[in-house]
Amino acid sequence: MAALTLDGVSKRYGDFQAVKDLSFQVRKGAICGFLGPNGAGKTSTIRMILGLQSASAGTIDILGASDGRKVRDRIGFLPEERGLYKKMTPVEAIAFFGSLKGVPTGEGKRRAREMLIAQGLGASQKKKMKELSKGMAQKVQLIASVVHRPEFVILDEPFSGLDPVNQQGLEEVIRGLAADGATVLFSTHVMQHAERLCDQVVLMARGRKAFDGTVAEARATSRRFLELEGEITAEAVAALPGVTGVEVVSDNGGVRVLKGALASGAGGQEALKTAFVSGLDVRRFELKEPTLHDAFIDLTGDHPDEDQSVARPTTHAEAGQ
Ligand SMILES: Nc1ncnc2c1ncn2[C@@H]1O[C@H](COP(=O)(O)OP(=O)(O)OP(=O)(O)O)[C@@H](O)[C@H]1O
Repeated sequence: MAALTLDGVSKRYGDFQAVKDLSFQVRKGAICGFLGPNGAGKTSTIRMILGLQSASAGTIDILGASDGRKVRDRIGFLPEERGLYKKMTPVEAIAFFGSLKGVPTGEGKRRAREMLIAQGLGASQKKKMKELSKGMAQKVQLIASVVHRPEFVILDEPFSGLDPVNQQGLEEVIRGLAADGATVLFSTHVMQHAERLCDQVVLMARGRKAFDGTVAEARATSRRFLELEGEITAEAVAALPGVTGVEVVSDNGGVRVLKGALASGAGGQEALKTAFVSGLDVRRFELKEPTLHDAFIDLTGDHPDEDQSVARPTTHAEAGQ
C-alpha cells in the first residue's frame, strides 16, 4: 500500500520550472531516498508534499490526504534549515515540539529523556541547546521531529553537517524508525547513505525524475568497469575486448591508473586475458561494480555531490566502504 503518491506534480517559480511532471509512489514502511544535486528540486517537492507550498500542477496523496497539513500530526519533518530555541534544554525543546503535535508535555519529556539516552545524549539532557555541538543539536532536532511517533517521516538533507560517526548514528535512527513501522523519505545529494539505507531511490536531475526503483536496479543501469595500473596507454586499454571507453585516473611519470568502462554483458575476463597475452605492463587490476553514484552520473550526466569534497577520480574507491 502506498503511503505517498505523487502524480504529475510540477512547481513553477515565475518563469522557472523547478519540478517537472514528477510521479512516484512510496510504499508504507519503506525507506525512500530522494536524491539529486543541489537545485534538483528536492526541497520544492518536499514543501509541496507537506503543504507548505502548493503545486503548480499535479496531485499528491500522503496518508490519504491531499497534502501534509491535513495529516500534520501523523507526519514528522526535519527541515533543511535547522535551529531550536537556544535557551531551552534538549528535553524542553523536544517536549515543546511534541506538544505542538498533541503529545502532553509530561509524556513528551519522558520520551525525550528515553530517546536522548538511546542516542548517547543522556549526559547533555540538562545543558542548554546553545551549549551543544552541531552534531548533537541536529540529533536533538531529529528527535524533536519524531517525538510524536509519526507514521511518515520526511527529512530534508538530514546528513549534512554531521561528521561520519554522527552520520552513522543517523543511519541507525532512520533504520529504527522504519523498523517501528514508519515510512521514511529523506533527501540527500550523498549517494552512499542512500546506498546503505534505502528500499527505494528516486533520482532527480534538473527538476525531473531520472530513476525510480531499488538501489540494485539503479546500479544495474550502469556499467561495470576495469581498473588497470601500469605503464599502459589509454589507447591500449581502449583496444581491449569489451572496453567501451577509457578514463585516465592518474599518470605518475608514465605509470597510469586507467579505468575502462565495460560494454553491458562484458565480464572483463576477456579484456584481462588479452592484456596479459599481449604483454601489457599490468601491475594491478580490479573489476569494479558500479556504485549508486556511478549509476546517477550515467542516468543524468550530473554529479550528485559536486559541491562535496568527494573527488571524481576516487569515487569508485567508495564502492566497498
Ligand atoms: N521560492 C523560490 N523562488 C524561486 N526559485 C526557487 C525558489 N525555491 C527554489 N527555487 C529554485 O528552484 C530550484 C530547485 O530548488 P530546490 O531547493 O527545490 O532544490 P533542491 O534539490 O532541494 O536543492 P538544495 O539541496 O540546494 O535545496 C533551484 O534552482 C532554486 O534556485
